[in-house]
Amino acid sequence: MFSSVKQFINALLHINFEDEFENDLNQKHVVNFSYMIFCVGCLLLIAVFTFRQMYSVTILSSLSLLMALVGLRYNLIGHFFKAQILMPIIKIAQTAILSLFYFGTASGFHWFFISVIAYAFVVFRTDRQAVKYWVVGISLALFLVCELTHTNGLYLSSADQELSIVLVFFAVTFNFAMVINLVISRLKSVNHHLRILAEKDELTGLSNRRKVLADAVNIFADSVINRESCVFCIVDLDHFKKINDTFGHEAGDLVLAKVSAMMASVIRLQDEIGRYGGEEFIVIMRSTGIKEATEMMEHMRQSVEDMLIETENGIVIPVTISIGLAGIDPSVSRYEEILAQADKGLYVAKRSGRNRLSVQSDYQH
Ligand SMILES: Nc1nc2c(ncn2[C@@H]2O[C@H](COP(=O)(O)OP(=O)(O)OP(=O)(O)O)[C@@H](O)[C@H]2O)c(=O)[nH]1
Repeated sequence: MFSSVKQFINALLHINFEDEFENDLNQKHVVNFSYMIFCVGCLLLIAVFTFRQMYSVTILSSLSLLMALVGLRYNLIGHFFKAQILMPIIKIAQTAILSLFYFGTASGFHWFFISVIAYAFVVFRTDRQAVKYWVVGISLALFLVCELTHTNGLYLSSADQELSIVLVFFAVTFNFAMVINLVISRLKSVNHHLRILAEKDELTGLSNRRKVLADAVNIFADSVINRESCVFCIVDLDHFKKINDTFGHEAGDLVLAKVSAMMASVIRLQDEIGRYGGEEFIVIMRSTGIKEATEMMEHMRQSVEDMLIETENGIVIPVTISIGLAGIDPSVSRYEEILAQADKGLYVAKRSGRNRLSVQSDYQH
């Protein structure tokens, strides 16, 4: 129940925001949220004061609601600055009129000026400093006026004013909690996105060197601790320089992307693959013996050999790979030693004519 409400609110906050990682999305969400919460507040005021037959509050709240809907629409259609600036204008006007004339300063309603100040600090960043200080200055001045003067409201008795203080306290606290929650959850998603970017190779979409080597350290450590077998492979495209020289660098990139996609599609979920450098890749197979790994890598080699990679001009580029494999050994204490063995295997595979596999286990005991 709670999660579906959260999902609904999230969907509302994200309306029309397609680029998840735009710089100023945080502000747009806060603006969207502020309008929505403001509309709910206006609807409550309209309901309560219509019921109490205090129609001037109803009219004021209806006008505020109407303007808030205009602001919300500005935010949705991309007129962000208009949307940003309209919000504090409506809220300052409404809070001032309600506090000073209708509810009385003892109602505590003027504490909503503090949420306007918080809004200004979140929404107006460095490029809108002047607007920010105007909004903060006016809100602060009006807040102080309300704090220092004692006007009796037209509509609220002192009992009503006491109730109003409690309601305003909860509303302002809720406002702050939601905005903080909103900003934190967005920071989390941006962090996650940045981490993925930092670990991904742009051309092939595979893990980059840093990520695959970090995986190598972890998988090696897990395998040693759990006394499980594990195989490291280095894969290298054959005569790739010739492909570049013959078909052009762009065609070379296409081959790298296509071969990477093929290799990623033939490994299992538990395996890791990443681009080690230029046309070299690492495959790490946890909980796998050398026999099973050899069969899988032979399948990968065959799949790449069978590929039909066609350039824009319809020319088919033949491509093959050579693979060096090495399994974990009880005498090995560092993953680099297994990688060095796999590299040795690759060298042997290349020297023996390419488009083949070579297993190495020549560890120094
Ligand atoms: N198109 C393209 N080429 C790249 C990229 N990274 C490295 N290369 C090229 O890959 C080629 C690698 O050539 P070599 O190391 O001589 O290896 P090879 O031609 O594959 O020969 P063998 O490995 O011995 O079969 C170089 O010409 C690099 O310029 C890339 O991202 N895109």
